[in-house]
Amino acid sequence: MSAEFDLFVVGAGMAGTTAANKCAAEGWRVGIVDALPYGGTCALRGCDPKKILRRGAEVIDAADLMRSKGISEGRISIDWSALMAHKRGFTDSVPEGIEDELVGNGVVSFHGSARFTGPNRIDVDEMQVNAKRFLIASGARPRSLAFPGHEHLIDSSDFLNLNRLPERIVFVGGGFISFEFAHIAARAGTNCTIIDHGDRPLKEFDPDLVDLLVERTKKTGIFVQLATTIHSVTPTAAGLDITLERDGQTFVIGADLVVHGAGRIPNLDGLDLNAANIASTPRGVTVTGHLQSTTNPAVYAAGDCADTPGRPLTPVAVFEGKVAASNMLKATTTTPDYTAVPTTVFTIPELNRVGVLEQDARDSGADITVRHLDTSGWYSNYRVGETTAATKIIIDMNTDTILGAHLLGPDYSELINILGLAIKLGLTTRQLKSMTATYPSIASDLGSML
Ligand SMILES: Cc1cc2nc3c(=O)[nH]c(=O)nc-3n(C[C@H](O)[C@H](O)[C@H](O)COP(=O)(O)OP(=O)(O)OC[C@H]3O[C@@H](n4cnc5c(N)ncnc54)[C@H](O)[C@@H]3O)c2cc1C
Ligand SMILES: NC(=O)c1ccc[n+]([C@@H]2O[C@H](COP(=O)([O-])OP(=O)(O)OC[C@H]3O[C@@H](n4cnc5c(N)ncnc54)[C@H](O)[C@@H]3O)[C@@H](O)[C@H]2O)c1
Repeated sequence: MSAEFDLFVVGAGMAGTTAANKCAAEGWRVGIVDALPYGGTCALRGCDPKKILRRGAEVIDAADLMRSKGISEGRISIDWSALMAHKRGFTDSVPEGIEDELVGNGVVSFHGSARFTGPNRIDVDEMQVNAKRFLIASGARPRSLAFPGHEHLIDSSDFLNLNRLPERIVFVGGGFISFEFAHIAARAGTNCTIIDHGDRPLKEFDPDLVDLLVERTKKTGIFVQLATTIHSVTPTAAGLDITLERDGQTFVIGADLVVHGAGRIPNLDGLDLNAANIASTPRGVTVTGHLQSTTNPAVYAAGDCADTPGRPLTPVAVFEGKVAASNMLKATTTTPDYTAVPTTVFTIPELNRVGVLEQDARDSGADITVRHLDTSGWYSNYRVGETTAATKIIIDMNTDTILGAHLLGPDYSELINILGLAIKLGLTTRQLKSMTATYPSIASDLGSML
């Protein structure tokens, strides 16, 4: 069997579906394939299910913070299987909804694994597909780990599908996934340990705020072990033994589950890029600024699998998918605008960043002032009983514009979006302070943060 398309998309996640729908709307004959149910990582195995499970943890934490402030001592608890059912109430209908929308827009949908067999040809299992253009939007997968026993680890997708939480979980890696998941599992009563081989966790974030978050994480009952090497994971009668080394000392801790949070890499396995002369590196498909393969002009790439300046985040996958589609449709060479993409670690409280780190601004020689504030005693945090909150905003002294903003506190992920917009539009702090916010709200704190 064979099929012909103007565009064939590999991956029905955020980047792929955005591009497929856009090109189909312009009358192109578009095909799309996914080896897994339609929807991709964000909707099925990432952002969305994660934040539904986090809601349970938020409720527990909110009640804990209000003990002796009007909320009674009796403990409430998470019913994990009911919380999972709440998650599935959202995720179960995603694949059909996404596929129906694509098909409704005229996109031809396929299920199976795609593999290039020539510069303009891809095979989906037994089906041969010829197309004028291809978009690779195949996402990312957990990085392979080398220590003996790594095969006993579960990954983030497995965690988000656990029917029950065990007593003890070890998270390998001190990044987004481990911190977010440990903050959820700890509120559900699990004993959590995060292990990172580096001196610092969450390296992309402001170190002063990360230190505060680590303290808050420990107070929540989560162990954070840094500068610690994992030697092996060994099954035992009681679960798993993790052999660790720190400061030259070897020791063993036990766990019921070990979760991979040690980084993700572009998922290009099995695509046989060589067959289509598509250059790639471990950072992803090698593309020009306008997302076209540097070696095969018929091919574009977007999202987590593409080697671009964008971080592996959902909003980046979406706008890269849009720009790639637009460039293919109009034969233009527009470059995506990566300015001021905000990012949040959904711990409780949450850690946010947009723009530059303080150290990078100092190293660049920019004339800056840094507004670094402990906001834990402010009304909005007092109200909810949160005792860990801080902000750091880096301002260019010459232009009065914001270069970077770093926020740790309840609901500050809403505020980081306003600061991102301010950076993108080049608003001065004076202009930002002129905003009238509803009161009392998190946004009404912004003027004082500046
Ligand atoms: C646990 C977790 C939580 C996250 N939370 C957030 C968050 O809160 N906010 C945020 O911004 N980002 C978050 N992310 C990152 C975000 O999910 C990704 O950046 C985003 O989903 C990438 O979209 P994509 O379209 O590039 O790839 P994906 O959504 O991963 O889609 C790629 C698709 O391609 C398919 N595929 C791959 N190879 C083939 C092949 N050969 N043949 C057929 N199909 C193939 C895959 O099955 C997959 O469905 C999270 C990630 C994880 C893992
Ligand atoms: N809220 C969000 O936006 C969100 C949430 C989850 C994931 N994500 C995306 O997914 C990507 C992957 O997340 P992640 O948490 O897996 O990776 P990460 O890159 O955030 O962190 C990985 C950590 O693991 C450590 N590490 C690597 N190998 C190790 C080893 N052998 N032993 C101990 N520590 C080790 C690294 O030092 C690093 O600190 C992120 O970069 C992010 O883009 C985003």
